[in-house]
Amino acid sequence: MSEAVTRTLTPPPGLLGSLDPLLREWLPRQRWFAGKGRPVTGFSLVAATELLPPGGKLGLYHLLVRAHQPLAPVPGAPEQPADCYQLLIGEREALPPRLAPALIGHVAEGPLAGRTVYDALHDPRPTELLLEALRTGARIGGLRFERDGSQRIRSGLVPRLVTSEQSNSSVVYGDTFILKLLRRIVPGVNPDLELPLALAREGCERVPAPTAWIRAELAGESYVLGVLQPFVQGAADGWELALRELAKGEDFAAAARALGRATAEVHTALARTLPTVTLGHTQVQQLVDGMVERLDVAAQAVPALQPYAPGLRSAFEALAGLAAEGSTWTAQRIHGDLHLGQCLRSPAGRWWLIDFEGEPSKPLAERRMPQPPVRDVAGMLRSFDYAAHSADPPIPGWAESCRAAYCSGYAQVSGADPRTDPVLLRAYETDKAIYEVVYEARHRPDWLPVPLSAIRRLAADGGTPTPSIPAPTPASPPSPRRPRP
Ligand SMILES: Nc1ncnc2c1ncn2[C@@H]1O[C@H](COP(=O)(O)OP(=O)(O)O)[C@@H](O)[C@H]1O
Ligand SMILES: O=P(O)(O)O[C@H]1O[C@H](CO)[C@@H](O[C@H]2O[C@H](CO)[C@@H](O)[C@H](O)[C@H]2O)[C@H](O)[C@H]1O
Repeated sequence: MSEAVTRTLTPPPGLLGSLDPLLREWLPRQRWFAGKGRPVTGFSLVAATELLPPGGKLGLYHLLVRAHQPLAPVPGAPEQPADCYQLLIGEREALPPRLAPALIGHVAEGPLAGRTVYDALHDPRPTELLLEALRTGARIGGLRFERDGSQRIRSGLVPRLVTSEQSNSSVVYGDTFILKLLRRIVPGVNPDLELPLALAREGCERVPAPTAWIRAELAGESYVLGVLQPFVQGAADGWELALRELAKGEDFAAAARALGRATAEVHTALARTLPTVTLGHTQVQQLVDGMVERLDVAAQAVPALQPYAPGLRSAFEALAGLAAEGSTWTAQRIHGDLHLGQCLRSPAGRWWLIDFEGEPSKPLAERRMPQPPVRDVAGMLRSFDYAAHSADPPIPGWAESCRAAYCSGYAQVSGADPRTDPVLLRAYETDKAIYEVVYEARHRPDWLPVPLSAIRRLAADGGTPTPSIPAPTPASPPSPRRPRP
């Protein structure tokens, strides 16, 4: 183990105070900042570790900080703890031009007065240090770098920061590994590590197997801070591929069918290796209550939803009605935020599923609960619809053919065609479209018409759920009560 990785220092007292005014400006501008729209009024330090990159001249601090953002108090509701973020802060006298995009600011006072601070993930030396720590299984202060001993990590791989829009931040090492550093961190078992590890144990080869990971033990709680996994070289994500085919006027049905098969492989492996439960009337009613509550909150936040609320609610009530009549469903661990951008296709045409974090805005306990696998299917169906809306001119029937192909691919592997349970599918598609309306209103208002057009369809569907997906072929006979995967 190299000395550079094992030596640590206690960060200077007053460090966070000196960074405070700069972080208040910089943090809310980051794509991964979860508290958009509310001012940051201060920070508190959860943990700080000073790291020593080889070569000197560079200060480096690993910080876990809570960003305080006052919420309008809700009578009777528990006070929300402030979000905790992982930051890797570098400090230098001045930044070379190549690091200009990483600038956080110039420190006016305190222990770093006169220094320039920046997001050190843009800088090769700090990120080399992280890989070396993972390779050697280092412990640095409260940081634990752990690895799967069966996978080899070569030293000296050249790092580069992934610059695409992300909920977290990732660094690729020599096109061999990718390290995802989680930005908003929460204590507990993180599904982004838990599920890929479980799938690797099960021999499922649709998900890159975690090679190493970073954890912190703080006040008796464990936090996952990052995961290193093999990099799928030359891959394009499903969203890019779908848009490419649309631009050429090409059909995407064969790819969608293969993606349906890949999804079902992951679901069946998860159902084999992790607990499944049967959802009866009470549990389904709770699910439905959650969906209705999310609709109500969303309609408050985005008034454009309000005219459709009764129709959308009917999708949820139909599901509760089936449960009241005695229908049951199997729930299991699922991906939880599946869409085309979470699927990678290698140049050899193989589909991989990534990013098992679930919907980052939901509490960890909720994200880890077994759920009907149709929830992931509904996420993908929404994604084909999103892609189709990006085509100019639109290609009639493109989304419908992808949606049908995806479901039939899924049925080939799992033995259950999601279309044979239209009430469940419509409820989950509706829930997802409502989530998307809120997401787009908050992050990309120009995109709001995309989920809103699905909202109009889903609200009007009434007794004929998901009419836009052709019925399954006789090869996978409809059987509303057949067991789900
Ligand atoms: N194993 C991998 N191989 C190749 N590229 C990957 C891999 N994992 C992630 N990526 C790339 O990094 C991007 C972000 O990864 P993701 O896990 O979705 O992060 P986030 O949770 O921040 O959205 C993906 O869209 C993909 O382009
Ligand atoms: O950042 P994440 O990948 O965790 O997911 C969030 O951002 C996604 C957009 O980047 C958003 O997905 C929505 O837009 C996609 C097209 O950009 C589309 O394929 C998805 O179907 C649609 O839901 C996702 O909802 C959000 O959680």
